[in-house]
Amino acid sequence: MSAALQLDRVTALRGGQEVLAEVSLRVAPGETLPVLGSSGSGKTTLLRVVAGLLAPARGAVRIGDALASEAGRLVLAPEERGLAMVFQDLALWPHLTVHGNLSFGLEGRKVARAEREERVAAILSRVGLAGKARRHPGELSGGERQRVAIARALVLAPRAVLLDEPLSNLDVGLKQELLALFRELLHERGATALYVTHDPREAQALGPRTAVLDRGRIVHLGPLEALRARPDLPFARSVLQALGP
Ligand SMILES: Nc1ncnc2c1ncn2[C@@H]1O[C@H](COP(=O)(O)OP(=O)(O)OP(=O)(O)O)[C@@H](O)[C@H]1O
Repeated sequence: MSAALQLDRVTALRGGQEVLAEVSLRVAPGETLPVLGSSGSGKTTLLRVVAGLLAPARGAVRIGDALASEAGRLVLAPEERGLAMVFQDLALWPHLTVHGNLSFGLEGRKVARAEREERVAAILSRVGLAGKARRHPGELSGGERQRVAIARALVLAPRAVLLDEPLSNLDVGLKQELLALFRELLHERGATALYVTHDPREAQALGPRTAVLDRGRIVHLGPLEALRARPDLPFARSVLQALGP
């Protein structure tokens, strides 16, 4: 089966430095692939390359069967990629209601009003916010805003969702609850996702295999548990410590 997202030997530069080096990944349709890495390892850069906000210096990005980026060039502009993003700061539109935040992207895609209303109502009810459609983001709790952010991404039925540490600002209890909700939602909707995190436990909870990024290179692609056999690898120590016995 062809991959939903594919990176072939992608190298990317920031400020003249190589911050992604020869990154190759395939994400299957419906798979959530966690990308784990410490600060500065290149996680956000990887998402920017997939989103089409940055062209790779070398290599290629494919979305489904389409070539999206190649060396030095965006073949598809960001808005032509059919992707949705969830950011750490959520980037909700403060002047729009919850309903407005969700329907805005559907209007842009010329989805008819009746279908728009149906899709927005269905996902709001699924994330437990049916009663809060007329509120503005400033009138919601942090956890409710997170729910709006994932709902806004998924209501578009995107080709893939790119999530950039969406839960890193939350306390532990809320993080667990929302992580379970995100995982279920992505699964139910058959969404393909790249999920960036610096938390090994979060990565482990999201999918059976994780891509570990270290100084711009993929140094492991598989279950994190497999690292128990390689405690000698420098990056493995901190991962194993976080996972516990
Ligand atoms: N606009 C920029 N100009 C110059 N260097 C940059 C720029 N953006 C990122 N970098 C550098 O590229 C490297 C990778 O950054 P990136 O944001 O992808 O890392 P990250 O893994 O997402 O980190 P964090 O977890 O801290 O967000 C870092 O060394 C960073 O300093």
